[in-house]
Amino acid sequence: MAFPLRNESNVSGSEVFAGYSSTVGKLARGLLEGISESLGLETGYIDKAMNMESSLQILTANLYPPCPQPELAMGLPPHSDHGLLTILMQNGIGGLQVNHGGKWVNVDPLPNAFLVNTGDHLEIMSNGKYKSVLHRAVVNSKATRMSIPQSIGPSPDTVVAPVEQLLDGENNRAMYLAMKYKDYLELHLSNVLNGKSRLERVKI
Ligand SMILES: O=C(O)CCC(=O)C(=O)O
Ligand SMILES: [Fe+2]
Repeated sequence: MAFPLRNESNVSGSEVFAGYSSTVGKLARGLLEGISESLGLETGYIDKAMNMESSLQILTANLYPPCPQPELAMGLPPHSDHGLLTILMQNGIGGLQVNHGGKWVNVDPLPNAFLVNTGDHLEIMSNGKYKSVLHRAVVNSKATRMSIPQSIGPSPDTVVAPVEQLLDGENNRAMYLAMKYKDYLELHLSNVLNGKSRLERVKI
């Protein structure tokens, strides 16, 4: 899949990205409605509780040029994403791997499809019912890979804690500390990417 950024019209790259980002944001809010229902919560629960009207969304772009010795290099080290969801567009070249049962598994890109990763804040608010995905990106010797992830988070001032309705006393007690999303992000920036070590710091 090629990225539709050829300048065939008068639309600037930044306008294309702004439109893309806003559409992906809406898609994410729709997914969060389904996730609310899957947790037995009201459809709009996560949207309201996470103040998604002012959701912090970060659009980045990764470029992984071919590497003559890919086994000696790492595109992006193992980590989990900090937000609720990450929606990833790729240029059709594989490289993303997720950790499943301690093993790294290739996630081959599907044509015309986004990949959605669950993030740390979905794990925290669902009290571990959804787990954030440990993932990494490897490189290859033949083709340039591009990926464009959009991180979908709560609003920066939202204090995120396990949802009370998902807790019931002793059997199901809160497993994560409450923390403002922006404070978690500070923690995130002050750490090198190292597996799920940031999430471990708010685990009770
Ligand atoms: O390039 C990829 O597929 C993964 C990118 C990623 O995990 C990230 O930017 O957080
Ligand atoms: Fe990531």
